[in-house]
Amino acid sequence: MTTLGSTDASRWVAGWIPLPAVDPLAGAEAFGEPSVYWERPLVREAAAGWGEAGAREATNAAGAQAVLKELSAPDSVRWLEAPPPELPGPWFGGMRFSASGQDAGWSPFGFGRWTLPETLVWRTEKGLALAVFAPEGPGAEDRVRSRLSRMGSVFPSSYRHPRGTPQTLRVSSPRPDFEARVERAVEAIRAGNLLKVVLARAVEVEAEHDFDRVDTLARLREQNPRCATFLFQAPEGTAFLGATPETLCRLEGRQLETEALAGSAAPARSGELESSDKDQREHQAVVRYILETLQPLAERIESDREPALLPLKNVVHLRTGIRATLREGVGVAELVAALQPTPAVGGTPQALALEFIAAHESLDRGWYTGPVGWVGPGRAHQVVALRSARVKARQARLFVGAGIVAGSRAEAEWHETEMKGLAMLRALGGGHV
Ligand SMILES: C=C(O[C@@H]1C=C(C(=O)O)C=C[C@H]1O)C(=O)O
Repeated sequence: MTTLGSTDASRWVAGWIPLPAVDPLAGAEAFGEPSVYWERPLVREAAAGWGEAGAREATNAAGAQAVLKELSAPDSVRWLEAPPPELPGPWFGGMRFSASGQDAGWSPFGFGRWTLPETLVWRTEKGLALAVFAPEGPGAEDRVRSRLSRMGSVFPSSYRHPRGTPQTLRVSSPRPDFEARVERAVEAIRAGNLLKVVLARAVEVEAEHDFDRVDTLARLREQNPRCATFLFQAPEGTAFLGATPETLCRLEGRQLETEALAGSAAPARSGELESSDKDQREHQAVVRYILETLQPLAERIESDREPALLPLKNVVHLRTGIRATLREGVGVAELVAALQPTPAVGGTPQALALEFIAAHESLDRGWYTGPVGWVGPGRAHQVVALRSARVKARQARLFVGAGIVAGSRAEAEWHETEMKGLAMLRALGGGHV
């Protein structure tokens, strides 16, 4: 059910049925770990996919743009009956933060990779729905019909609660290295034209037993209702998963929703966030960047007057909501190419910040801080992959970062990144963190 083979089909047959069930994740009981998962509990959006009826891979940014363009165009799927309304996806995937990296653990993910699941289950206003996709060809319609009734009849009607017992995790991430890099960044900001740079670090985690990634998803969505919980399997038994608070773009036709998310504090100190000069500067750099970037792409742009607090379990952020009506012909491919990486994960000025990251971060970010999510004809939701980990067997590599501006202190940035890592560590089953 979860084998991932590259299929290079370009047209698919699909059918769907309503499903008398409540939780797409519960399908894991019958079909095993999903190949893709997406959930935003606060808005009751959830989708789980199994298997792979189609795959698209990109080896660089231009290739990724071409894939996103293809996947957002109409007509690649022929529905046996009327297409379902409000279908998320049906393509799910993501791409790297930057072109190159040294970490072989990221190779199965490629630069960019998107999956069309064989089976997709998602929440609708009325309950769940199940769709089946098969490459166009002789017998495809029959295969779709028989799989629909077979999968529909065995789909569990229960809700998948977290249930694994906590296990001891060995966690390591050298603090002096990170703090030295923060100090180097503060020095570069003082000395030159760099205004802000986001520095990330990896946290190596080793468990006693293989991680139960379905259980991790169950915990992530429960503990982070305001975030988008996601999972993408890649070949060779590896997966990238997390729960991120940051939307890069949500598109319905020409209507775009995006946001600036930058500036962070511990929940107990959230009162200071709105008056903190450092956090406001960090935040406004992102707002300005998004507004300027959207200018040539949009007919109308509107943003919140001032940032509001976005309270998460272990950390509070400043958030400014931004909405726009896009010009004709601008879609998810153009938006991702233009917006990514925002200064919320790169810095300002962009070129200097990316240069600093490449020279000093000593980290292959892979898909962390890249855009991940779903895409389909005229609709898409791409989030920025924060608070996430690459997981294989009993090894996990977690990623956390923080924006460095003039006045940043290494010790405080260390603690900020520790807070940001807590949600993922707990979800991996670390009972003691
Ligand atoms: C880089 C991360 O987060 C980003 C940095 C933030 C900050 O520095 O205040 C806040 C939200 C994100 O844009 C991360 O979580 O790893």
